[in-house]
Amino acid sequence: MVTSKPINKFREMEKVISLNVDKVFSFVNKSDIQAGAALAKQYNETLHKGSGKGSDFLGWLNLPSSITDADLKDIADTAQVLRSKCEVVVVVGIGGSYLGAKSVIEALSNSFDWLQKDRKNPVIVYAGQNIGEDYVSELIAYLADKSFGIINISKSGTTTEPALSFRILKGELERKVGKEEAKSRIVAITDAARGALHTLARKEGYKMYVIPDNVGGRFSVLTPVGLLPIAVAGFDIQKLVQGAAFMEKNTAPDVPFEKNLAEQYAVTRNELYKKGKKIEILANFNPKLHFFAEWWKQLYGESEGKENKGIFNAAVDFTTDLHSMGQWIQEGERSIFETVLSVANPANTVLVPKDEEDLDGLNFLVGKRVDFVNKMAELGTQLAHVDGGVPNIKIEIPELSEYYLGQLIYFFEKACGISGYILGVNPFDQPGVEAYKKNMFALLNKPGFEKDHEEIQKRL
Ligand SMILES: O=P(O)(O)OC[C@H]1O[C@H](O)[C@H](O)[C@@H](O)[C@@H]1O
Repeated sequence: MVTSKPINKFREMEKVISLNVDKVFSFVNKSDIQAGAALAKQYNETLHKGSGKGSDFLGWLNLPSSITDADLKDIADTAQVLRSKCEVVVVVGIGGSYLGAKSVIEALSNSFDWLQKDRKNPVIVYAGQNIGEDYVSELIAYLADKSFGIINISKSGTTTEPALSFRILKGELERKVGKEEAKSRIVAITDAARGALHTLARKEGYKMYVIPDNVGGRFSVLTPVGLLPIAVAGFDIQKLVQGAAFMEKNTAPDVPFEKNLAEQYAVTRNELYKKGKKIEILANFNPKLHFFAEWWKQLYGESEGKENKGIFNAAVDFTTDLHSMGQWIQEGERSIFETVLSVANPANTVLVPKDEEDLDGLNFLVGKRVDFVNKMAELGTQLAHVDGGVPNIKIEIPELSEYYLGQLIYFFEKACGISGYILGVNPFDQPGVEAYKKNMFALLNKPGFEKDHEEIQKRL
């Protein structure tokens, strides 16, 4: 028999995400991790004192505890305006200006969200995260008979991809509903004082939210950058912030290393890196976490990949990718370690049904939950990969809810700051991403790049 019913809700505030590093000890000495503990503590303190590299970008550290009820209410009110007017809301942004929102929305949404009829919440779609002409053309076609609005997000306000998409979508919206109505369906989230988006939003009179100067894009999910789209999608941003605030408190420097998950994760991955494990693969066994891994990849990749150093961040969806990358992970070059994101309790129950003929041979599972099979796949994979020379870190989330995602977000952010300092880099800048932009502007002959244009032409 197949059933699908919500499981008993436990009192979520009593639970906490967990970290288990037992399966790295055949690859790194416990004593090395213990030795690293003091360093992690020191760098955690450095973060809080603001005495390390990139210290003008530490606004994210106290975001959860400093967001006020009034801030949250203002965001919820704006979300309500968009929810009441729009069947579809387009979130325009790239990198840190869309990944946080998308990661949370995908983790909490029905897997077939966009196919649901009688919707309570607008459909959220994304733009400005690529320059695909077909993508934007097909988006315009999709929006043609929908009432839609736009949240335009750019910290710098000058990023080409979202600016281009916004210009096109703004035109479509104005043509459809008129300039005045369009203004009430567009929200801008950008820098406090600079940037083209700021100027445009002021001139047009869009509702505007400011991304604090001291919060970098990839650390901005707990500002309106993430919170507004998440609220528009119908999720509880107060719980998300509460979860993050819990983790803010529980990863503070005064929390001993033995209980401080951020310090433990930061040390463990750096010890593995020193042992030649140059690639960290974030593996989930729940497809809803695919975009959480995308957010994580930017967080760690942009924070640590510099000065010719840094772990390469990769991600896989299991068991899907066990049937593609599983071979490489099991037997390829031994330069990897795996961090598994495991969800303890799915929201629904489906039991394996009985089949009289049993031609597929699955009757031995009758009455078992599908999640039981998934958990055995997870355990079997963990053991196989450790046997194959892949150290394993496990992070368990009690369930996919706003509260635990809030915990997880802050945990990864805090660990990232500490980890970057252990590695010896400034985790809060991203000088390398300018190189492609400079070439693109030179190739496009953007005003101000005339000389570069001439130079780059010679190389073609
Ligand atoms: O929010 P924006 O200023 O538009 O930036 C969007 C993204 O693009 C930049 O190139 C940076 O590498 C990212 O850190 C940033 O999140």
